[in-house]
Amino acid sequence: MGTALIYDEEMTKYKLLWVDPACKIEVPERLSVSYEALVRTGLSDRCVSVPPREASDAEILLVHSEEYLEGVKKTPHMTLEDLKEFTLQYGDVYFHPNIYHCAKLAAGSALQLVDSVMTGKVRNGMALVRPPGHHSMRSAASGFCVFNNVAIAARYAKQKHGAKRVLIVDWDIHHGQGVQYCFEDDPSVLYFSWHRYEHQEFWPNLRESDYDCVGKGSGAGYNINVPWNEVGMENGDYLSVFCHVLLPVAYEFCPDLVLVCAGFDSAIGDPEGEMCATPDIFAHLTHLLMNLAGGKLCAVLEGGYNLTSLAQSVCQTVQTLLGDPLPQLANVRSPCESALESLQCVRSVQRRYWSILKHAADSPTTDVSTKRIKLAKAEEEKAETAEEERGQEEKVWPEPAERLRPPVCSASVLPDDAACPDGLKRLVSSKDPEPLLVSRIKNRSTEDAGDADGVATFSRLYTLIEKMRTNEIGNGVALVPDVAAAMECVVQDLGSDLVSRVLVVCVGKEELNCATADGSEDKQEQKGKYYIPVCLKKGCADTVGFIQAVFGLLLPLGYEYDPGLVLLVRMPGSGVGDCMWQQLIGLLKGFAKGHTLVLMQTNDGACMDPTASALLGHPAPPLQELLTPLPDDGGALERMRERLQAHWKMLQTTVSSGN
Ligand SMILES: NCCCNCCCCCC(=O)CS
Ligand SMILES: [Zn+2]
Repeated sequence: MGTALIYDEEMTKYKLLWVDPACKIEVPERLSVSYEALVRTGLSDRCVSVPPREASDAEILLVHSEEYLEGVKKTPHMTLEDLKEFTLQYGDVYFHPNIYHCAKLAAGSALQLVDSVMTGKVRNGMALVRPPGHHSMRSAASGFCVFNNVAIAARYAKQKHGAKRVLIVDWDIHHGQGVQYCFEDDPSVLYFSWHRYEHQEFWPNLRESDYDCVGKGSGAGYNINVPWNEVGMENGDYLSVFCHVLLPVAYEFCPDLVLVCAGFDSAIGDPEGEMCATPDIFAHLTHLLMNLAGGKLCAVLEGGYNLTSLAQSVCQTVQTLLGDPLPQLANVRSPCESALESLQCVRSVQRRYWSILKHAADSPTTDVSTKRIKLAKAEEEKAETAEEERGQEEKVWPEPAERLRPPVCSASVLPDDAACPDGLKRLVSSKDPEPLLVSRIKNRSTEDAGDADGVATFSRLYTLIEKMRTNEIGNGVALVPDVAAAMECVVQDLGSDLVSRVLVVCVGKEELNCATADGSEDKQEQKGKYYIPVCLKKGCADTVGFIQAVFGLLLPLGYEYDPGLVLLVRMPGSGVGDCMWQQLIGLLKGFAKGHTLVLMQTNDGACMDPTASALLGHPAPPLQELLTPLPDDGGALERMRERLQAHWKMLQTTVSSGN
């Protein structure tokens, strides 16, 4: 299934008609440069073009009041003076004779997107719209927003398509207070937002944007605010919050639909956000949400005011929705102290609502005085930067790297009598393997692998890894007689001279000796750093433990390790279900530009089809809803994370005890 793209140049046909410094950044070019970038890169041609439509009164009234709608309806016929007058009743927003028309198209675009995804016409999609929506409230426009596009879409998805649980992820740099107010007492809509906050010093300066506002009544726990109390947040900060807060909760929530308030003022270069995350981060944020809700994801444009980073970020998002390989995120740095403080605060207040977080630490003891010192320091720094501001040079960042689809998406190495799943390209030994390789395989592996077809299998494995390195092949699966032997061979002979770092994910019970590439037994602490045995209660059927292990350990660590190849090994008798297995393959695509090699035992061929489906990029089926929190031993995982965070900074979820 494809990716929908909704855009109409009509939504560029309104602009600010008077002087207002707060609003001058919201220009029509935001939309046109984004769409033109999608055209220039050929991405728009690969999407299913879906036309926008005007939202009806009834649809707008799902969120807004009649008196508000009646007021906005009058704006097309207003004089300039009346428009100014009408605007004065709201904050940081402007009206124009054509903005009502565009606001109906913006909301209608979000609804078209929901229809396309919920009816299965497409898998996912993006709507390029203006005016944005997430600040507008029941009876008020705000922050360039007139109708709350995404809030209307969430209500619509429930009413028209029977969605029971809708997740809204708001990665715009502003707090979508309009969305929060709309759903704060509604447990069927989980709203997650991070936002520049600076201890309430940043717009919209609301007390209720802080981390302790978790929703009300039956909605308690279904509102998650992550305040950024400093500017300059980077990729590592964003990924930490996704891995340690949003994703575990999202998987526990198990939504039927994911809506994204896709604002890109959280990208580097944006005058509003003043953050430092690069446009390619949105490729990963999108990817990390794509295995929820069976892949049903609707991204709706909100903010984004640096025309360069906006266009790049839009392209990164759409390219991921299309299923292209993820870009390598080089040198992901550990989260900064301020981000860790926010992370710890959010996890500590949310833990009482989400069993996945129940082992989270208490809030940090930054007493008020510390915060006051911090604010005082921030004030004087701000004064300093004020004068240097005039000389403030433009932010620069590298153009995102090309993300080339390999000629072959998925390949297989199989015994001659095994059937090759649809869509996979079977690798056969083209020529005799190099004698050097044969000798290494012979003296390395067990006797059965040393015989003729063992050598053939290993030489095909070598070919497969070689073709992944050159990006001729994206990923692959091999059925081998002995996975343990094959794993050692790949890591020590094949992997090492083809890629510099191999992330080995071994699923199923097995005590592995973690000899390094050079064959030497690791020293004890090195072993501790690079060998992370995670034991799940009830084996691999333990969904809570699986989610905690994947999001609390594997993903953060993988982003920090930045491997050139991922080796996913399914030990015989692992007992891991197809669902989890497909989720794992889907999530691991985020590393090594999607170069994943799956090793399975020949007699484990039953799960070849789910494996092939995940390797080909089909969305993984949702994990079953976590109804009864299992007596999971999350404590063990938390203790392991605490031990490992000394080596792996991305595992941190609390401020360093030192400060
Ligand atoms: N009143 C002091 C000026 C502060 N600037 C306000 C700008 C609103 C931004 C809204 C936005 O970006 C939507 S995503
Ligand atoms: Zn914004």
